[in-house]
Amino acid sequence: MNSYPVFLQLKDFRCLVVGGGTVALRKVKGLLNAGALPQIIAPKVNAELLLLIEMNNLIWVRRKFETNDTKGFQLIIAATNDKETNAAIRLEASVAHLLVNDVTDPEGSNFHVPALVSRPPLTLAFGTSGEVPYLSRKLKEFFEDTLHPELGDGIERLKQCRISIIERAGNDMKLKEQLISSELNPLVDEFLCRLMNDEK
Ligand SMILES: C[C@@]1(CC(=O)O)C2=NC(=C\c3[nH]c(c(CCC(=O)O)c3CC(=O)O)Cc3[nH]c(c(CC(=O)O)c3CCC(=O)O)/C=C3\N/C(=C\2)[C@@H](CCC(=O)O)[C@]3(C)CC(=O)O)/[C@H]1CCC(=O)O
Ligand SMILES: NC(=O)c1ccc[n+]([C@@H]2O[C@H](COP(=O)([O-])OP(=O)(O)OC[C@H]3O[C@@H](n4cnc5c(N)ncnc54)[C@H](O)[C@@H]3O)[C@@H](O)[C@H]2O)c1
Repeated sequence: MNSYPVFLQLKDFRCLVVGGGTVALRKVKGLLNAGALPQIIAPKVNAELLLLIEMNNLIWVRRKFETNDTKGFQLIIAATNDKETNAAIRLEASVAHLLVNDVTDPEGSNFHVPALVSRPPLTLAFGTSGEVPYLSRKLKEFFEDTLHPELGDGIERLKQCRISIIERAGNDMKLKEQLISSELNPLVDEFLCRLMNDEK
């Protein structure tokens, strides 16, 4: 089924990651990067995740998942290496209509995590509807290598131009369209010319 891609703003969102291995680590990193403070439930976590937990003062509940652990959370990631546990987490979360990602069951999840290329504030996200995650990763690596490393810096000029157009045009949509075409569009063209990293 087609998905509905969104960029979630997760500040103050209550997020839970169950599991403490490589995959859980990747998801915790992503959540932290988006401003969330995920709680972790796992009997063991790997060394890099432990470091992240300590550095960010995250809550780590050091035991296996138990019934009702998803209560009070809004977004759940089931990232254990035990499919049955992941399925139990998914079921509990689904009954409560929570956002849930089971890293071992794309079809049972109601969201998938894409592979990202970040040139703040610009983000490229790759997903294959859970069908070939390896391709998502390779696309990320390709664009990470291809896109100019400081591409995002040029966006500030575009943003200022947009603000100025909105201020001057007010509710005059015709004027807004004219200003976009005469002022914003040339800057966007310039931005697009700078897209590739030609310095290699
Ligand atoms: C993009 C990325 C983001 C991230 O995880 O942050 C991500 N997987 C990544 C890599 C990756 N994952 C796997 C491999 C090994 C090769 C292979 O098996 O194909 C590699 C490649 C590698 O690591 O090199 C195995 C795998 N993945 C899933 C299953 C379960 C299944 O398919 O049943 C299995 C089999 C597990 C098993 O064998 O037991 C499921 C999911 N993986 C997703 C995301 C979601 C769909 C994304 C999409 O639509 O494309 C989804 C549905 C759920 C989710 O996790 O959100 C991340 C790139 C990280 C980066 O940025 O570098
Ligand atoms: N979605 C993806 O991107 C992706 C990618 C690769 C692998 N996988 C799959 O994801 C799963 C996790 O992979 P990993 O490399 O992180 O595994 P891992 O073996 O490194 O870590 C598993 C973690 O789950 C914890 N755990 C086990 N049972 C638990 C329970 N009942 N309650 C709470 N925590 C529990 C363990 O303590 C450990 O911390 C595997 O099944 C793997 O095949 C998914």
